[in-house]
Parts: sequence; structure tokens; C-alpha cells
Amino acid sequence: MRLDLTLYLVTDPHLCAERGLVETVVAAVRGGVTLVQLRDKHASDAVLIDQARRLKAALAGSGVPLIVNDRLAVAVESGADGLHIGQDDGDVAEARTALGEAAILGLSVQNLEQMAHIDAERLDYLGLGPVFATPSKRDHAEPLGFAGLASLVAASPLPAVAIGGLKAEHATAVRDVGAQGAAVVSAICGQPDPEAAARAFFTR
Ligand SMILES: Cc1ncc(COP(=O)(O)OP(=O)(O)O)c(N)n1
Ligand SMILES: Cc1nc(C(=O)O)sc1CCOP(=O)(O)O
Ligand SMILES: [Mg+2]
Repeated sequence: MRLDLTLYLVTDPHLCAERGLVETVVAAVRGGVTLVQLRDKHASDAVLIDQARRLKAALAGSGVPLIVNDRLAVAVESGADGLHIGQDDGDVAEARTALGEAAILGLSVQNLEQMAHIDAERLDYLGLGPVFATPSKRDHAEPLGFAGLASLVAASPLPAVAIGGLKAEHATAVRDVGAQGAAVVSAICGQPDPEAAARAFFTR
């Protein structure tokens, strides 16, 4: 499936709870979200597989791929379109072998040292962050700011998406430093109108 990093929704189980995971995602896709990541740090594999299957069904025909955060087994078992892993989430080569060549595989990069060691041939994109401090990820690295983001983008051999504290008002600045787009949790999840919240990234 085609990879478009323009507006990447990363779900949060608590922020999506009131409206519901599937309904939140479907509304956000109506608003222009181009990629969706199922992220829940505490759910069991069985629960995540069920959620991923329901999201895949809801996204059918939209052209928007579904990525699973962290769990290779869940991505494979659920038939998701890809996997996003961090620096400590497992081996890129192992993930690529298990997922197959057609799957989308993303990796988090927080600094230039990590960038120097990426396995670019087996990856499709990088997630660069956090740009700003954010309560959505308690254990995040030192914020990059836009200057730090620009340095990482310049060093990246792969398409890159910025993440961490990003709101609609940052969409232009993210693209100005050369990133393909913004990945967001709270700017869409938990907003009273996720469709309008997503659309705002295209109108500012
Ligand atoms: C698009 C995107 N970029 C970065 C991350 C963070 O991944 P990671 O560092 O593995 O942290 P967790 O999300 O697993 O807490 C991401 N999920 N998505
Ligand atoms: C999942 C995640 N990863 C980050 C990183 O820096 O790698 S920051 C983050 C959470 C982003 O949430 P919000 O859009 O609400 O700030
Ligand atoms: Mg991770």
C-alpha cells in the first residue's frame, strides 16, 4: 500500500476511549489523515490483534495503511500493513523478514548517532522526535526543537515524519524543514471533532 506521511495519526487508548477507537480513526481519515498507527503500550497481543483487524476493516477502500506500534507478532497476525519500532523494540532485519518486502516498516530516530546506524535498505521511513516535550509519551527523549529536527531530516536517507507536541499550527514548519509530514496523538485523539482537527493541518 502507498506510503504517505503527510498526516500520521498515532492512536492512544485513553484519548480515543470516549468516542471509540474505530470511530475516532474513521473520522480522522475523513479529515485527511494519510496513515494510522495502532499504539497501546499495555494491551495484550490478543486485544491488539482484534483492534487491528477491526481498524483494517474500517480502513478498507480508503487507501490509508494501518501500522502497528512495537509488536511484530501483532502486525503479522492481524494482517496490518506495517510496523513501527523504536531503538529498543527489536531488530529491523528480523522485522523485515517476518513482515515481507511489501510491508511498511518505520523506525524511531532521536539523534544523529542513531541516524548513523540505521538499516536504511530494510526501512521505509523514520519517525523523528520529539520535536517538543509531550505528555503523550512519558519516556520521551530530549526535545529537538525545529533546529534539531532540521539536522536530523538533513541527515536522513529516508522519508521522515516529525513527532512530539505537534499541532496544526506546526504543519507548515514541519514541511519547511524537509519532513514529509507530522505524526500526532493528542492533536486529533480526544479532540471533540477529530475530523475537523485533522482537516486543520491542511488549512493553516
Ligand atoms: C511515527 C512514530 N515515530 C516515533 C514513535 C516512537 O516510537 P518509540 O520510540 O518506539 O516509542 P513508543 O511509541 O513505542 O512508546 C512512534 N510510535 N511513531
Ligand atoms: C508516540 C510518540 N513518540 C514520540 C517520539 O518522540 O518518539 S513523541 C510521541 C507522542 C506524541 O504525542 P502528541 O502528538 O500528543 O504530542
Ligand atoms: Mg516503540
